[in-house]
Amino acid sequence: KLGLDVAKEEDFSRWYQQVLTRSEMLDYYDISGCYIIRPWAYHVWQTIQEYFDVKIKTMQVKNCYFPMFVSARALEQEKNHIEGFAPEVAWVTKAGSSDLDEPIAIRPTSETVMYPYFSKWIRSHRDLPLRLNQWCSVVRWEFKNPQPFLRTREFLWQEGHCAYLTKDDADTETRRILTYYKSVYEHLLAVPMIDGVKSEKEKFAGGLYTTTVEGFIPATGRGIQAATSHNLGQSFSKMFNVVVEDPNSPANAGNESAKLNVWQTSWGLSTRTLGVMVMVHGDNKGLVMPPRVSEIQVIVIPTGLTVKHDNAARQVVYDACSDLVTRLLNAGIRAEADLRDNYTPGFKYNHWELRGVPIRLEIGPKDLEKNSTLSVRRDTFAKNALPLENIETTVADLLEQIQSDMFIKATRERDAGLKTITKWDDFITALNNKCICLIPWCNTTECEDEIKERSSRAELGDEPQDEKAPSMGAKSLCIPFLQPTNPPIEQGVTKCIQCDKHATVYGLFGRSY
Ligand SMILES: O=C(C[C@H]1NCCC[C@H]1O)Cn1cnc2c(c1=O)CCCC2
Ligand SMILES: [Mg+2]
Repeated sequence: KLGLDVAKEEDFSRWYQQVLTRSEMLDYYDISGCYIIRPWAYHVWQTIQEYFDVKIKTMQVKNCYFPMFVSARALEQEKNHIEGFAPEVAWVTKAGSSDLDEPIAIRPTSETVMYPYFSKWIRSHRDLPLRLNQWCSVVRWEFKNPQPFLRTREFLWQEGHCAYLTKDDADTETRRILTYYKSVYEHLLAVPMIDGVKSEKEKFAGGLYTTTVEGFIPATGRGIQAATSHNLGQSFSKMFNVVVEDPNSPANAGNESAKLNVWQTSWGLSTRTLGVMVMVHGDNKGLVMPPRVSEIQVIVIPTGLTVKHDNAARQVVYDACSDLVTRLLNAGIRAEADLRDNYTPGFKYNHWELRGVPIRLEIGPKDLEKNSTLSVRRDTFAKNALPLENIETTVADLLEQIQSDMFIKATRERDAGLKTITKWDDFITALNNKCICLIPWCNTTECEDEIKERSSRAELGDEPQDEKAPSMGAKSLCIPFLQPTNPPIEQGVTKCIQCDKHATVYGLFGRSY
């Protein structure tokens, strides 16, 4: 099919599915919740991998690979890590026609795979810090309705796992990783993020605290957890017996010195990144690719050729297209020419707009007479005749301009959906107007539960409802590091929006994925 036959604002989930399949980013698979990541999307993932790998290498993180299979014993080693998640774990129970003696789990995450070996390898404080990462896939047999890239039964990710001597080291590196996650989204994908700490209810149950970058999908008004970096504290090192002698404790009687459970972090970013990018930037012509991650940044298309032009004239134009591509490639710009002779220019324009290629350059006989090319930006459709002289610099600058304009536009749309609210009724209204909200909050779990309950549609009685408003209640997304100051929380004075106890923080709340 050529373009889309549904508008983003008309039926978002059908729009999303069509954009992904018709742009050839993804295809559906015959097992529910599983999808094929096609080259056009895979290039984005590889770009993210390369970028993030360089960042973590500045922290001396080493890449490695652990088996995907987890023994039942290892998996159940950490009770509360698993209890909430047990239904999501996929098990291998047979090989061929014979049953396995013991069922084997497929990793849903690798804490319980890795930490027995942390215990084996980390014997002395001199073995610290240990910083490992693996790029792999994990399986979680989710039962909520699957959503390509956002909620899939297998997904690609990286999971980092580190061990340190002190809490301070773990704190510092937990936050440093989060800055890298924020820059994957803001610098590469042109998507703004709010960074903060998860509530006690929403944090990773096994850990001390979870820091997070939270995105926003304006089309649905829902928040989305975009990546998390946890300070696990010492809970896993106690469970898996990862112990060193404390180098700072005075050796007491004999040469015994105090034992110290190491401080650990873990951090993850997945192919959910791709879904967020499509949802935020896509429009009714299809994908809009941020230039930094697009496999093709510039598509050159011959145009203006009619039956009046003989083969020689056509060849001149085709050669000019190829020459232009060569010049751009030599300048490090990912360019291609679409010289297919069985499609009209108009067909080609739609083809590449659907795929979100940032710049189209049209070249025809008239352009050549003026030694120029007509550029069309994918994000704004602005057209500009560009002199072929210095075209490399002009196009490079235009790509940068598009990258930055996309980020500015996405930030403006996110800010339009982000409300600072102090009254309960305004909170409900904002949620139903597809916004997420910063609200003064007492930061207690029971209040958080109340907020979710009271903001779910069932609870809203006869309030005028957008019939498509999701019935789900508002969850706490994070407690932003950057706290609103207008109005500021006055400790001991400002009231929690829900329970009238004293508010201690502004919480970011919203319906979410
Ligand atoms: O995966 C994490 C924590 C951590 N894992 C490593 C990367 C960072 C961070 O996500 C939390 N978690 C989520 N989901 C599941 C589990 C789980 O531990 C375990 C069982 C199946 C489902
Ligand atoms: Mg989950």
